[in-house]
Amino acid sequence: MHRKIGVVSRGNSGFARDPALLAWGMNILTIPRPDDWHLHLRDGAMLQGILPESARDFARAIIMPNLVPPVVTGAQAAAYRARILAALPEGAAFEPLMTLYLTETTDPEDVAAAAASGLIKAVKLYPAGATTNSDSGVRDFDKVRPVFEKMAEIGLPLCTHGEVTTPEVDIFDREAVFIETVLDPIRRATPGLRVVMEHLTTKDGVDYVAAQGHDMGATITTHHLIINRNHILVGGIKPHYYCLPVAKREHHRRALIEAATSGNPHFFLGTDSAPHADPAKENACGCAGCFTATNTMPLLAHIFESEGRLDALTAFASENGPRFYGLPVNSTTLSLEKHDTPTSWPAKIETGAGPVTLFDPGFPVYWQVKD
Ligand SMILES: NC(=O)N[C@@H](CC(=O)O)C(=O)O
Ligand SMILES: [Zn+2]
Ligand SMILES: [Zn+2]
Repeated sequence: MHRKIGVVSRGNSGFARDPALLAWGMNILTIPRPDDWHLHLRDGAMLQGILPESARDFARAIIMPNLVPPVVTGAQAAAYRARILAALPEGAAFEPLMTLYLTETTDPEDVAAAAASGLIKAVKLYPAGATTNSDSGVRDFDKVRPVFEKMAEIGLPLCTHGEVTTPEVDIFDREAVFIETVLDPIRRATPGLRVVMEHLTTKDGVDYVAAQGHDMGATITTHHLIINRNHILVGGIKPHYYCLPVAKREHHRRALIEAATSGNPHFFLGTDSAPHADPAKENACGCAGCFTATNTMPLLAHIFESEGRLDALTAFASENGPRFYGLPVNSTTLSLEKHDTPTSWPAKIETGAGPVTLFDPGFPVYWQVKD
């Protein structure tokens, strides 16, 4: 029997700070419906297969533009948005927030027009070669300066895949080096540019972002709160734990946990749920990306509860993101219920583009999204 004891209503995330309620065995948590501020939906049969996994729990998501070919122009973003809406399950209320993929030939006026019409909510910077489908990304940052200046003028956020691609830089150092040699110089050269450091993986990143003003934010993924680099490499290589930026040492994971559960408005949820069909991951040259759309909310409830910070889940998953993007917090809610037995999910989501293995946290999770 599950007793319904505590319900958080919109704008009130404080109830669980009362330790008495947790001690009582509170097992239902209701939060404003969360949003995903970094999501890969792909296209075609993959889109069709995985979109319901995000639309089930999330109200909105920032949609990554790294398709093949990438979503570069406003017209392409409008067409992609229409394909997403057409693939939504009947009755689903899910709003894709579109982005443009920044190239060295991006036209600042096209960006401004797409933003003014409300079509796009951000521009995405991929350093060329940094990650999946980033070949059309930026090599020479001076070439995109006019776009950055236009974005600063109109208040349009820049989302960054924050890793340098310099071959000499160790893959575990690429985020920290990006902050020092790319991100900070861009921000200094373009006052007022709003920037989101996507999928933070290091304490260096957490410390940098926390020290900035409100023109700087950062997303943190579900999987980076759970795995460190040992999970990928110890006891056999685990391709489904391989993503970029690659998970780092345990003390970096701890810094991410502290940031996510702090309530600090700089930090918000971006799952970076990035499906690849299994043959592309279980491969001698496997793709980067973890697929977490299906089980993110129960996993987060588990982590926040383990930290004694269930109360901070609202800020992280439902409030800080909209605040950064200047959007309202969702008026609908999502309830999570803690059960006595572990929740089970399918090991794989079957799609027309092949099976996609769901992220396995490696421990039992008792939280479940209530229908
Ligand atoms: N995160 C990943 O490992 N992969 C993402 C790209 C990205 O977000 O860098 C993907 O598109 O597969
Ligand atoms: Zn990325
Ligand atoms: Zn991503």
